[in-house]
Amino acid sequence: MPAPEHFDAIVVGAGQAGPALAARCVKEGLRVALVERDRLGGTCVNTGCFPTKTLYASARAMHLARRGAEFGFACGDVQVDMRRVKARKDEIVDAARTGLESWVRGLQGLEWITGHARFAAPGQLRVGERLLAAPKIFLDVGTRPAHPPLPGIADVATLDNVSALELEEVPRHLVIVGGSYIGLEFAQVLRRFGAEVTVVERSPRFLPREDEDIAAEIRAILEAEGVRFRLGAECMAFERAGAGVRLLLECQAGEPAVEGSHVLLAMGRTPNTDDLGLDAAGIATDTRGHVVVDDQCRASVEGVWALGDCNGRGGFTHTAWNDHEIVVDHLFGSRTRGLGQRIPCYALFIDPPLGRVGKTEQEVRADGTRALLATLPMRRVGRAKESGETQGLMKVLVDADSRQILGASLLGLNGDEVVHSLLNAMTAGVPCTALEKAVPIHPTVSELLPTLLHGLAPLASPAPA
Ligand SMILES: Cc1cc2nc3c(=O)[nH]c(=O)nc-3n(C[C@H](O)[C@H](O)[C@H](O)COP(=O)(O)OP(=O)(O)OC[C@H]3O[C@@H](n4cnc5c(N)ncnc54)[C@H](O)[C@@H]3O)c2cc1C
Ligand SMILES: NC(=O)c1ccc[n+]([C@@H]2O[C@H](COP(=O)([O-])OP(=O)(O)OC[C@H]3O[C@@H](n4cnc5c(N)ncnc54)[C@H](O)[C@@H]3O)[C@@H](O)[C@H]2O)c1
Repeated sequence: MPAPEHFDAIVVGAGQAGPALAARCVKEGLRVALVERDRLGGTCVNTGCFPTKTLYASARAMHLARRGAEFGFACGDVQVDMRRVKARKDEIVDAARTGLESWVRGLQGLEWITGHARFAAPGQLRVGERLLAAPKIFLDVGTRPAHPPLPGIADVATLDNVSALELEEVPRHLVIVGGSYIGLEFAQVLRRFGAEVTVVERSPRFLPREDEDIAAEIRAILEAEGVRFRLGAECMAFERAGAGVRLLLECQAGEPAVEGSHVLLAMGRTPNTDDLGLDAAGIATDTRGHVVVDDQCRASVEGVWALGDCNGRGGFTHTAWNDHEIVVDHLFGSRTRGLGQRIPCYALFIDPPLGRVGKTEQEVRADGTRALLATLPMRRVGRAKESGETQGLMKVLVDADSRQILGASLLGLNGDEVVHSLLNAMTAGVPCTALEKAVPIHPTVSELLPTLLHGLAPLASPAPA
């Protein structure tokens, strides 16, 4: 066993929380080791947000070009060139990672160590031949695509969010297992690139976390583009089928198998905690392998924190970033911030996107809160009509007594941006009546938020069938 090398802090994982936290620690005078086994930037930069949103942009541009006649131009048959799509993606991702690398290299007091870290004992991590020790250890190890051990899975070629980003040809028929964020974002993009796409989802209810009206509209948007769904169909096994793949399904209705040229697994995420040697340090995890943390991201052992996706409290880049802010606040700041203060928000980046904040209608109903509800179809929004993008609806819920905004689902043109007006009002704690006094810019989607709020009416009880 080599002698331990002592640092003031060790950060494991250079995803979304790790580098920023390491940078703050060195700014405060700490000597820090930042250990990353793969590429700086983690999932978001390399295999998540950045690359998928560049593909989204290519797919959206093609989609609009195909609608050229509606906008008054002709550009012939629009065909994807996947190599160029991928090259554009690689250029943007590489630039983001290179920028991060040069920033990290320039941080005085930080040593960037490439390798896999694993606990050897409490307060000590082994990285290759080295043994690192520190009184503060921050875990930002993220998640990876789940590859459940289903029969036949090892005998067929499967894609996941990492390998699908390397495609240089469009699959003839892509079968996607899992109809959640990853599945739906890839489904629309690959469909727009020209693939046949079938999504297999075991839940009989499409997007069960979202309200039924929102989920139904998303399904209609994707089906209108030719994405096919097999709901209530659990993928149980895989077989080779010629050059392609056959999935054997457990389902109440429809064919018990589906075949495609390629299969993409979007069946959830597995925390990267199983190869961290957590037992050697006595660090508790939950049944899914997430590190158990308190409101300040502290793990069950003194001197260890877990941030980002590996603590199971977020699942997004912005929540990982917020975890770092909370930890920084507790180490060097006012010690007033906590996970419990976070207002849930996210976007589902299909086109048009869904911007979500706070509670859904189904959650408000389950709480029994006396609430007001308003909805507005995007076809009544001037800017959406002018843009020829009238799919979707906006929906907001407000507390009937305090008029505080409880939540919103904005599915439609710029819904991922417009939702921030409501997030900001919720964060500031102002009632929705404050927004009604604003004079928004014309013509924008946001200018319809006061109109939406004017339509608030008591939430019908029970929910209409
Ligand atoms: C396809 C896809 C699209 C997404 N799109 C969005 C989006 O649009 N918006 C959004 O908010 N979120 C999105 N996400 C989620 C987002 O990418 C994650 O929430 C975010 O990256 C989490 O950051 P993190 O720091 O927790 O972990 P990660 O970014 O996963 O970083 C963890 C790092 O730890 C390293 N590591 C792991 N174990 C060890 C070890 N033992 N030793 C050394 N290093 C280790 C890994 O190599 C990795 O670099 C997407 C995810 C996917 C998969
Ligand atoms: N827009 C965004 O912010 C964004 C985009 C992509 C990914 N992400 C991140 O990635 C995570 C989502 O990853 P995901 O979509 O892989 O996971 P998920 O857990 O959200 O969904 C997995 C889906 O697969 C289905 N499934 C699982 N096993 C199945 C089987 N055998 N047969 C049929 N269906 C099956 C589940 O019912 C579920 O709907 C999010 O929690 C988020 O952290 C975020």
